[in-house]
Amino acid sequence: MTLTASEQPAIAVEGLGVNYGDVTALHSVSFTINRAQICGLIGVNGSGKSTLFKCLMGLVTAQQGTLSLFGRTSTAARKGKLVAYVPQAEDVDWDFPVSVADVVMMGRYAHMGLLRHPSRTDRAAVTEALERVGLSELRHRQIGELSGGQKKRAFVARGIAQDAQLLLLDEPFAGVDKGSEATIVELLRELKNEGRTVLVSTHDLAGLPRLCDRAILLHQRILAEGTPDDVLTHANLARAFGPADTLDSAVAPTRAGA
Ligand SMILES: Nc1ncnc2c1ncn2[C@@H]1O[C@H](COP(=O)(O)OP(=O)(O)OP(=O)(O)O)[C@@H](O)[C@H]1O
Repeated sequence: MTLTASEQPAIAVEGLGVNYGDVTALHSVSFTINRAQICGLIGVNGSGKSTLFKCLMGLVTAQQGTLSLFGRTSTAARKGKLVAYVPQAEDVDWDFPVSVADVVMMGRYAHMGLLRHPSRTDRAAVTEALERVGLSELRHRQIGELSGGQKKRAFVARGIAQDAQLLLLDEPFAGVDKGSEATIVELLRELKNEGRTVLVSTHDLAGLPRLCDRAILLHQRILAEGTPDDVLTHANLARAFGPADTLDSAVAPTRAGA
């Protein structure tokens, strides 16, 4: 059966394999994420989460397998403004001399002509996105002068301004205080309710059921996927993270039954 464009899943990955020289980062990874879902991506450091995001963005080329975003290649999805990426903080040059509003305006570039002259619509989209993440008052600050949580919110605002249908967020809660975390969680829920799809990597296992409809547990290959309750079992987490007694502080007991 052939799916129409509007029926295509937000993400479809089949048999994805990535090696960096001798290091296998991803092996035979297959999954599908339907539209209007929030999916959490979890795994130990080095399990391949960032590599997966970079593949989805077309920044790293997989040696094996296929992927599509809304039935298109990642390049076509990027050109079509369908996908926005919030990278890990370490992957950003915070000394770059741009203001918070400039960073958010970058989300509008794909909507502009060659000269990149912002229209009234572009400026309105930036103002609205800054309001939604609570950064209106800091719009003229140099991006590097924001706190960790504020920087994350600025990048989420860039994705909102872009009007992307799919947001890929690599550890948006790392180094973020509870207030900023709550703001981001609330925002992601709103985006989902608008029909957008979110793939978010996180080390906050206890917060996963509150945030996500689905979860994927990665360790080069997929160890488990399903609802957060299906995935966050002691047996699965022990396979991914180590012995069960190291997990009790990370996962609420009610979530770690099996
Ligand atoms: N550019 C690179 N060159 C060589 N090896 C790399 C490169 N990028 C990542 N790796 C290796 O690939 C594996 C997966 O790394 P990746 O950054 O995707 O993991 P991760 O799950 O995002 O980790 P973290 O939770 O620490 O961010 C690791 O073994 C890492 O050392």
